[in-house]
Amino acid sequence: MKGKLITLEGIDGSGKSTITSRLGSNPEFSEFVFTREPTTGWIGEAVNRAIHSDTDHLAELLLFTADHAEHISKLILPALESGTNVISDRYSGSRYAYQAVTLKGRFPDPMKWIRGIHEGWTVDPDMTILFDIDPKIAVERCGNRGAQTKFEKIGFLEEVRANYLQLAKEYPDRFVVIDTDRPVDIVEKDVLSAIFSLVGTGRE
Ligand SMILES: Nc1ncnc2c1ncn2[C@@H]1O[C@H](COP(=O)(O)OP(=O)(O)OP(=O)(O)O)[C@@H](O)[C@H]1O
Ligand SMILES: Cc1cn([C@H]2C[C@H](O)[C@@H](COP(=O)(O)O)O2)c(=O)[nH]c1=O
Repeated sequence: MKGKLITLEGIDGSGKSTITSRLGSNPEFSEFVFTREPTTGWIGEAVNRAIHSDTDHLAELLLFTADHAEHISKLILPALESGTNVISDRYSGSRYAYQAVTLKGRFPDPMKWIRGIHEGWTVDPDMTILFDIDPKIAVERCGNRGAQTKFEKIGFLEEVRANYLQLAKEYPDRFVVIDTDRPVDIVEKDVLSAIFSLVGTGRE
């Protein structure tokens, strides 16, 4: 039986890493593979150089997409085919939401164009958990933590959030939208119940 692919998406500071780290130390998830995009491989390192510089936005998208291709062939597909469930902190949804903003004006419909270059080879998630929050609160949280990328600006993240919500509307069967402007324990409870609704629990 194939494993399930669960992706965590949301704007910077929406709380994905906090919840991923809680899931990672939960024994119910000991058999899961945890991963992320950008990856920690050499293409992921190149992506990190791009997002910390004024790299051309199309070049940046193509780097992110190359990282995704490597991620799929080396980790995602082998894990799913061996029956292992995978949780990825960011995945293709990040490109559809973020680069559709950075590439505005470069293509008539940037999100459509970006989705087009993924067609035929990407693996769509079985479930995407969207960490939804007002960018003002997220940026304030990032401020406490220290801004990590050039994307952590309220106006930009408002557009990214709108793109995510558009995707969630388009794929209601796959997206679970969780309000993360609530205490971490409550957010975690909702995330666990979404994941268990897809994969069941080890206790059944
Ligand atoms: N529910 C919450 N309530 C209050 N603070 C939170 C909550 N969740 C996370 N935080 C804090 O907000 C900051 C950003 O959280 P986190 O790093 O988990 O976000 P993220 O979505 O992984 O961000 P990025 O995508 O930029 O890596 C951290 O300082 C974290 O401790
Ligand atoms: C995968 C991916 C990521 N991004 C952006 C989103 C964040 O600002 C950074 C990634 O760093 P983080 O540690 O997850 O905060 O890059 C993007 O614009 N497009 C993508 O495909």
